[in-house]
Amino acid sequence: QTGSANTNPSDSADDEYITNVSIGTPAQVLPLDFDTGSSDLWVFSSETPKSSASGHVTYSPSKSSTAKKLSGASWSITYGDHSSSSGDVYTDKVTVGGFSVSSQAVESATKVSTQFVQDTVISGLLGLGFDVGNTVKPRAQKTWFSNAANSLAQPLFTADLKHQQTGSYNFGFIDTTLAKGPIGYTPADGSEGYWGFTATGYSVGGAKLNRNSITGIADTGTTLLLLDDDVVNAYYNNVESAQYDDSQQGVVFDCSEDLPSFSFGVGGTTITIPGSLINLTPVSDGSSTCFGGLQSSADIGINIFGDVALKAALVVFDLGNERLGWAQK
Ligand SMILES: CSC[C@H](NC(=O)[C@H](Cc1ccccc1)OC(=O)N1CCC(N)CC1)C(=O)N[C@@H](CC1CCCCC1)[C@@H](O)COc1ccncc1
Repeated sequence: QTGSANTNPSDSADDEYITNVSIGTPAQVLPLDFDTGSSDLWVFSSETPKSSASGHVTYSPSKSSTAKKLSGASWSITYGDHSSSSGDVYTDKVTVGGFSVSSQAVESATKVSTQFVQDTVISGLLGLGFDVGNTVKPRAQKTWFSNAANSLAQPLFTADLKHQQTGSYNFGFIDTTLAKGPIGYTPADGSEGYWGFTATGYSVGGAKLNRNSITGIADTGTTLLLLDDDVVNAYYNNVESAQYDDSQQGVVFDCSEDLPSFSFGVGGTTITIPGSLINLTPVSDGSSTCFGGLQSSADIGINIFGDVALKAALVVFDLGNERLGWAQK
């Protein structure tokens, strides 16, 4: 068995990727942000304060004949951007891309932080990280993919995110036609709940890869490519108008600049992010100053290959073999 779901960028800056998920009987369809950087499936619900839920699609367990309260269970999560949410837990049928898990922990939000209130394009997150990262207490719950893995043709999923186009999350199979190059595999470290891996080196503008390894995580829920300051500086030294903008909290440059590509080695292959994907978006509508898709990871303390990097590749999240596969697109 397999599943295949389309995913779409939330706005002109590809800030988030939205995938529709069916929950309950009859199906309640919610737009969720699939996040390999976390391990909770949580939703805006009938239990979310009305003022916070305004503008969001919500899940009502009372309207689902297959919903069951997981008594005594609660959850609470804080993300890298300091956004947060918390609440109680139901189990219900959850279908993604035609594949159903009959009893999935659906975490209902009784509290959401301001960022989520304002982010009306999503009604919650579907975590695709390792189960060890789940926040439900007293007993941690499994992710949708973890519950599905044993019934899928293969215990893996792929992410094919695109710039301003529809992409896909495929479950249980690899559609190699989505890639131009071979898939390079490297071990994945799930001990922290993330999909951790090590890139063997990097280069700017098509130069030969150096041997400076980069350890980080493959994270569909993070917009940017966040790396060490020395790598970020090595890149922007090639961008004449680049400067750090305090108000933007990042490096900005003239939108008219022709940005160099950024490449990294992984699993014996090289992934090259074209400069166009790093020229992310004007700092505000109509501005000729653009915000960089590559920024420093210093504040976070972990390197994150977010959507800017993932858009250049077909990425295989292979739970069965505890490995990550990257193929140039
Ligand atoms: C490097 S962790 C920062 C990262 N959140 C982002 O990437 C947000 C995503 C967003 C949110 C709302 C609107 C638009 C974009 O976007 C930005 O932060 N930016 C994009 C826009 C840009 N102008 C400024 C920078 C993050 O917490 N991800 C988590 C999932 C995320 C939570 C917020 C809702 C969307 C999903 C997750 O995978 C990683 O959790 C952790 C990482 C490291 N330790 C702890 C947690």
